[in-house]
Amino acid sequence: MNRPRIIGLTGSIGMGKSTVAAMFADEGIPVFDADAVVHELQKEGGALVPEIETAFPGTTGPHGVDRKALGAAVFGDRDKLAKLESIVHPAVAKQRSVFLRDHADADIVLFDIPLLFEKGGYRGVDTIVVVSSPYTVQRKRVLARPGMTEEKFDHIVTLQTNDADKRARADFVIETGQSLVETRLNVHELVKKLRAGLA
Ligand SMILES: CC(C)(COP(=O)(O)OP(=O)(O)OC[C@H]1O[C@@H](n2cnc3c(N)ncnc32)[C@H](O)[C@@H]1O)[C@@H](O)C(=O)NCCC(=O)NCCS
Ligand SMILES: Nc1ncnc2c1ncn2[C@@H]1O[C@H](COP(=O)(O)OP(=O)(O)OP(=O)(O)O)[C@@H](O)[C@H]1O
Repeated sequence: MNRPRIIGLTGSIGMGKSTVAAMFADEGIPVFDADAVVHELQKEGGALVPEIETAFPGTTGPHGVDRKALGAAVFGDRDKLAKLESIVHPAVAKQRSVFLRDHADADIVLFDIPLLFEKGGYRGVDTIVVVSSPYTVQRKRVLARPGMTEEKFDHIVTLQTNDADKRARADFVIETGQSLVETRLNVHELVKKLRAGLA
């Protein structure tokens, strides 16, 4: 049975995954956004809220998971982070299967997976695209986010496969240290190649 070619999109914190995934969507490619699914599962009434409250008491409330509180509980404690991942990742995998079934007729689909290398998701995709910018650009972008600190940024970087490894393992690298216009053009060219079977 034919199935879509699966592109796995990844990149380290703040490298521009969400931005570039939206560019692929603009090219007409269905996008599975792992992060958005996590948000959905954690929001008010979300399927994982009770289990997260049991594992991390006090981190949920009337509006679902308080991500700031949960982040403070797990970033910095590898066991707790692993516990949270064991709750969240199987639920995300289930949603990914549903997405694939719903888009069985597409020629290409894209999975936006922040932890593609770290959690083995690369094995389930056909082509790997990594978004990457110089470290100084990445750091500046992330530190501009509300609530982000140098300490938190440095810690999250240590939890993730480093950028050089990601680039080395990529089939294609989309540079995001340049202007959004240039990046969009590069995405357009890549999609053209993929659709023509040239890549
Ligand atoms: C701990 C949570 C609530 C914090 O949420 P918050 O909105 O404050 O931060 P955000 O999700 O934007 O993450 C900040 C950065 O940390 C990275 N990050 C998140 N979870 C992890 C993880 N398990 N391992 C490494 N990096 C991670 C993100 O990719 C991002 O670059 C949230 O990150 C979460 O539920 N994480 C566990 C699920 C997960 O692994 N998500 C990422 C892949 S789907
Ligand atoms: N050429 C570019 N390509 C991508 N993003 C860019 C570019 N230039 C500037 N940016 C900005 O950089 C930021 C990248 O954030 P984005 O949320 O896309 O990253 P992310 O990799 O999904 O982050 P996280 O891992 O933390 O979820 C956005 O604010 C985006 O507008």
